[in-house]
Amino acid sequence: MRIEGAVLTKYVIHGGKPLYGDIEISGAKNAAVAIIPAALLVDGVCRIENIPQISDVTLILKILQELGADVRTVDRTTVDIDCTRVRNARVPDVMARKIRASYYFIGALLGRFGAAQVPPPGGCHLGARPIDQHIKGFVAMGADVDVRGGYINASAKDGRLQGAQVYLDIVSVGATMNIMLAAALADGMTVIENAAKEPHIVDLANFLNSMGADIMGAGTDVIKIRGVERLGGGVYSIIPDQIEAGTYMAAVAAAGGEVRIRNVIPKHLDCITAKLEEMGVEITEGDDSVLVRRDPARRLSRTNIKTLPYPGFPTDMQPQIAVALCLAEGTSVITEGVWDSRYRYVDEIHRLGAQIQVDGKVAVIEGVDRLTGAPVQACDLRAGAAMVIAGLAAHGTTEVDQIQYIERGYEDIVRKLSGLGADIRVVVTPEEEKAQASVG
Ligand SMILES: CC(=O)N[C@H]1[C@@H](OP(=O)(O)OP(=O)(O)OC[C@H]2O[C@@H](n3ccc(=O)[nH]c3=O)[C@H](O)[C@@H]2O)O[C@H](CO)[C@@H](O)[C@@H]1O
Ligand SMILES: C=C(OP(=O)(O)O)C(=O)O
Repeated sequence: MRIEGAVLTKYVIHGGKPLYGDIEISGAKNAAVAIIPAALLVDGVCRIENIPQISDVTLILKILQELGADVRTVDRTTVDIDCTRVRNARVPDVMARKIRASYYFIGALLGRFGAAQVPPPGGCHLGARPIDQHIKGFVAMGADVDVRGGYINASAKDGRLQGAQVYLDIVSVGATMNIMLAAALADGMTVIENAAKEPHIVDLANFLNSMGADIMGAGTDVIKIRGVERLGGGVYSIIPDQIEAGTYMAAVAAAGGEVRIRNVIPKHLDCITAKLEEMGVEITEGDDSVLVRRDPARRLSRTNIKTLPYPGFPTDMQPQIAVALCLAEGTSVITEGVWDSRYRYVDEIHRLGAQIQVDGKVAVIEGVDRLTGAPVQACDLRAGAAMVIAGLAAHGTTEVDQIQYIERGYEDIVRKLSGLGADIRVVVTPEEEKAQASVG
């Protein structure tokens, strides 16, 4: 939502009410932010459907336009992208720094032009976020890569990358997808070993294959990409967002109620479903929906969770499930297996009366009977979603500040939750009021 002459400030939630109804899941953020830059590799028009309306996607589309792409909105969730006339391989600094996924422009531009200049990416602060494995892949394919003047400069020695064998030292989503992008038009076969297997990796491979690429094995830990001479245009629909769906499942677990979550691929949710069932949440799978039930009169059961690469429990669901566990009976232990520092939200959740002790990558949660509303901040995207869930479950009023983080990855979260009977609204502070407050 954008309001002329005003600033979006916070969500105000009057919580403690169970959620009932149906909710529709949008396209996957982490697939969309790779598939949109992948359009650079395509000679012709790509029609991309099921695009989520979130700020990371708006930014990725803006970067593409800055590079010279023709981007036309077909309807709310569909765009036509034509990159045929793009000649520029330098991504603007201020835009790229705001998001993680700007790193996909390195692979896509290298694949298209044999050269790329991209600032180091931004994204959520989760501890160190190096991109050495991406660079290792590009170098194996014959690129020179250096960092000068705040830019990552990459160029293929003879103007075109060569297929190569790349063993990833660590399972990395971004490196797997970036190397796939670089390899789609390379000369010869690239093999990625120890590849990540997330649903968005398969989605990117499916997108590229539907445009004429030759990629096998996506979704396993060995991906083979035989470079082709050209990719042509086509139509592709992005998969539903596994993490958005999981977030609403966790919201029902925490607040109670009965919600049908539509437009999902239930298989992608197995890792989340299994844990919620251990906690006493009832989940019934349909073809493209899940029905989530939690009796508000019964407490959740405790469990232990370790986040891992797919098909393990997703790190991007860790803060949201932690909030549900704050209300479970007994002691739960969470081990963060992907990021060094993904517990920055814990200080905020303490304000609502949660009891969590963090030691390095381990959080020990003593379940409490109830949370009580308080003012909190979203310190990153999923931490922000966790604060919303906490506000829905807590008795009283919770104000969630810094909601721009949440809007990076959740389309219309206020409207979607209101549709389930939640009392949540956006409070807007007009510019004049802000100015007066600061003078006072
Ligand atoms: C835009 C996007 O899709 N973001 C997701 C992506 O981030 P991102 O692609 O940044 O995450 P990675 O899978 O690459 O990172 C996994 C681990 O590998 C390490 N690593 C990664 C790359 C590298 O070159 N060197 C290295 O050491 C990281 O520090 C981290 O500990 O996957 C993460 C793990 O599922 C998710 O939390 C993010 O939501
Ligand atoms: C960490 C996330 O995103 P990003 O990598 O874009 O910061 C996320 O989606 O939870």
